[in-house]
Amino acid sequence: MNRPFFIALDFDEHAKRQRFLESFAAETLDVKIGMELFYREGLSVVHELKEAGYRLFLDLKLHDIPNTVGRTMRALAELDVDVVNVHAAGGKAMMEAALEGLDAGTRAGKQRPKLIAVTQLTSTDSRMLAEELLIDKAMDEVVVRYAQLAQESGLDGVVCSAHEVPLIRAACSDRFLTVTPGIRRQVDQVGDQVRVVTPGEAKALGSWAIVVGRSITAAADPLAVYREMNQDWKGATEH
Ligand SMILES: O=C(O)c1cc(=O)[nH]c(=O)n1[C@@H]1O[C@H](COP(=O)(O)O)[C@@H](O)[C@H]1O
Repeated sequence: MNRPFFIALDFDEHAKRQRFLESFAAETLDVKIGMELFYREGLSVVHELKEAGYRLFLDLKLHDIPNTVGRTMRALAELDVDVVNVHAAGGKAMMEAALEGLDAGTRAGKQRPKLIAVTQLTSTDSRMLAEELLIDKAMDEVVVRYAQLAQESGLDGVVCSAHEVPLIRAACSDRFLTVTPGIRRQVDQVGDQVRVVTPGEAKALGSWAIVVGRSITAAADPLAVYREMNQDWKGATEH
């Protein structure tokens, strides 16, 4: 799977989501089904988008006791999506259980979905880390430690900000994947995101994949913005 550009399909209405995808009929898309879409449309949206041939990231960010996460991953494996995720904060035993569940649920002849762990959300800043979560280490240090823990647990990669990708690449194996949301063009509103970069910056920093939502989904001309951002992503030089 090379260098996905996942569009986050965070829509509050089935019709809006359908109209949006219809306007992209000429493009081969990678899409992300997040909590909003999944809790609204359920498994039917996964089946529909899978049958339509999209590369799928099912972003449900599991975070629970190891037994529950393992059994849930076993169920999710049957959906045959490309990427699923957990929160690294659930710890090593939980991540190992997630991987075991995913392995056990993957049907013969199918490829196991890639399993990645959210390190620190891209909406989290240093103040929140220290004052709300009571983590007294620097953001970079926390993210790299969580990435190492994910790697030790056998996971394929992490979700992080592109800012942290060079440090993760130095600390983890070459094959370890970095999926980076918090992507904006210079002209876009940042909104609730904190650790933000452009697609070109993400590529230059070494991100394996980017995740883009509102810059495209809330744009007046989503297709034009997608093409502009994809050009920036594909065209940038990796350092
Ligand atoms: O796991 C994710 O996809 C994720 C992790 C993270 O740290 N930050 C983050 O923004 N995301 C998701 O990426 C998408 C970003 O959307 P926009 O901020 O609209 O581009 C949303 O669907 C988030 O749920």
